[in-house]
Amino acid sequence: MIELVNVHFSYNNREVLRGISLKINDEEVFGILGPNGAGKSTLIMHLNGILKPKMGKVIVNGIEVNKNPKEVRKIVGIVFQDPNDQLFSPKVFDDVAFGPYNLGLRERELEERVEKALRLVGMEGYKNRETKELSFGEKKRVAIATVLAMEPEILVFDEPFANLDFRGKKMLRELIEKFRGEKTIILSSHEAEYLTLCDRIALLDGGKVIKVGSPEEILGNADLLREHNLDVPPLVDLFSSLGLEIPKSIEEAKRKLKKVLI
Ligand SMILES: Nc1ncnc2c1ncn2[C@@H]1O[C@H](COP(=O)(O)OP(=O)(O)OP(=O)(O)O)[C@@H](O)[C@H]1O
Repeated sequence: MIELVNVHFSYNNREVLRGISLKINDEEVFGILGPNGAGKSTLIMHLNGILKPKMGKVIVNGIEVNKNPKEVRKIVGIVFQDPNDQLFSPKVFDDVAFGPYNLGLRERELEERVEKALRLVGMEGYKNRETKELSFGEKKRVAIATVLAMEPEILVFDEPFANLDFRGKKMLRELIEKFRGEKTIILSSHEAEYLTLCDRIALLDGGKVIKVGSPEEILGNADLLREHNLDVPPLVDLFSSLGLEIPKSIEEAKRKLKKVLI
């Protein structure tokens, strides 16, 4: 379980997290929704100690992050918004192998771990490619693989759908479904439509948690979203105006609509 207790954080004396308290349960798919500048990335960087709260604390599986960031980094894997912040080796293989190598894996075991992670993001066959030659979307997939290769219990994705094409978005949705019920998954986005697959969502704005609730309670509240400069996804708008539960995917939406229409 992740617990944030009254977390405050400032950059150069400008407070951007203003008393965040949140509990994220084990195996939950949890969304952090907020407009640009709300503090999503700043909050995420507190989950494994990259940033330290100026006040308050973050606790992961009972460990206070500040007191043992090394241990927490084995539990929490973060995929950054910009893959260029995550990739630093000349070859794809070395980037993906970096984490598991540091965990002590060698030779065949290490190779298998890298191959498995690349397969999960549909990048098998890229292991000998030069990282700098990849497209942005390809880099994003490799960045996801670098984190998957460490097999963390908690997966955190900062704006994961941005800059991915249809195939990339599909891969990511499938990945989330694969790990649903097995790992805790945290997704941040300023686009509500990507968070329909969450169990619960926290709406963040101005460095504060405005509301935590189900997709129906957060995404289905068009006035709340507009008030915080967020788009109301047309599908969500349609389903909530019909009083129906918000579908987690287009496929689910089609099945539900067929039932209503027949
Ligand atoms: N390194 C930094 N130095 C100073 N200010 C920063 C820094 N990083 C972020 N900020 C400021 O902190 C606030 C929160 O930024 P953050 O990146 O956490 O928001 P976000 O919700 O992730 O936004 P976005 O949707 O645009 O990615 C913003 O006002 C931003 O300008």
